[in-house]
Amino acid sequence: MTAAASEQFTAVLFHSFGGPDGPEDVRPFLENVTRGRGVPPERLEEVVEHYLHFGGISPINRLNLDMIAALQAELRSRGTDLPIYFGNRNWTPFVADALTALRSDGHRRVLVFPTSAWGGYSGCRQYHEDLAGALAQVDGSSDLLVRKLPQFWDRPGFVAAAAAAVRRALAELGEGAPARLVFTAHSIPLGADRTAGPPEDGGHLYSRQVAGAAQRVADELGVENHDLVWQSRSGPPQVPWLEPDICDHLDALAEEGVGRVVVCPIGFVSDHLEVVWDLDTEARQRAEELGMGYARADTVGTDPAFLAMIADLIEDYADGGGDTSALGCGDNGALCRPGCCQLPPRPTR
Ligand SMILES: CC1=C(CCC(=O)O)c2cc3nc(cc4[nH]c(cc5[nH]c(cc1n2)c(C)c5CCC(=O)O)c(CCC(=O)O)c4C)C(CCC(=O)O)=C3C
Ligand SMILES: [Fe+2]
Repeated sequence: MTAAASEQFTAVLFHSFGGPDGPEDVRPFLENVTRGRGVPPERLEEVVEHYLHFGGISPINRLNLDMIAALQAELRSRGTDLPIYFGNRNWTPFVADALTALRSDGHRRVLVFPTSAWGGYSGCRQYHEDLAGALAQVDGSSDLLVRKLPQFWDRPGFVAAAAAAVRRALAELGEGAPARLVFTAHSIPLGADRTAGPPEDGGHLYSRQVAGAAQRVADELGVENHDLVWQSRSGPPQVPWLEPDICDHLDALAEEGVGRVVVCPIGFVSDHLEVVWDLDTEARQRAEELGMGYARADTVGTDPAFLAMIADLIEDYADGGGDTSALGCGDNGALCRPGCCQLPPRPTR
């Protein structure tokens, strides 16, 4: 084996959030997500109801499997035929099981594609922590090199796929008054946004990246004005989170006389539960009550431009090259930078 060949990564781990596959999974899944996170029981009960509304099945697992199949085909067509394994943070298949499987298949160097484009504790560091925790559970894992790929919020393929989705949503609204373009992403506590990113960069990495991605999509579309709002707020009521919320924002737009909106969930890569509940159910209903035209842009999902972006990223790092100092990149769960994306202290009541 040449030195170069020994540097090759031979497998990909598709690393996602996870979601329940049936009603009996809902509570244990939510316990995994919220363990130690101080989410009040009232909020959890609401979220249980959202899942049960869809039979206890989140679309996220099926959508991830669709993305994996399409990505595998894209890699194969390029002759970069790394097998893709699937592992989640909060539900089966778990990362530890994926690592066990790929190791027993003979892989020792693995590239990790996270389904989060962002920095911050929830969007980045928790994925690193999950990899570290999973490695600790896998027998013989000391011979594994598990390299997480960087945050991809600013990659042209991601931006192009989101822009194409907004174009389709505008077409769906049809002729008429101009529509306001509204981007949404998962809200996080203000404290977590303040500590997002390397400490020396002054924090707020998450909200800065989301704003940057929204700006890039709007620029690509030639749209002069757009709004950025937040969704799916959790946590205790006395803790401040990023605002405004999408539904409050629709109220404010109606006051302004805006008659039509296109909502682009730039914060998520697939139409999972927080998209189909918070946007397609709650926000859509609010828009209807306000007499407002409403179209929700697709998430990037299996858009060919997005899949090509993922494949490019994998090819950039597959031979051991690629920028390993890029934010989000780290080996075996190591943080991008010392003190990066620190978990802010939990509020005391
Ligand atoms: C930044 C961010 C992303 C984007 C980056 C990424 O994609 O990773 C994201 C994605 C997702 N969030 C998801 C689901 C949930 N998030 C929750 C709770 C929380 N999310 C947070 C942040 C984020 N979340 C935070 C700060 C909390 C509070 C608790 C804590 O501090 O950790 C809860 C608990 C109940 C609740 O309180 O809502 C659930 C069920 C699903 C899967 C949905 C499905 O099943 O289809 C996905 C993709
Ligand atoms: Fe980070």
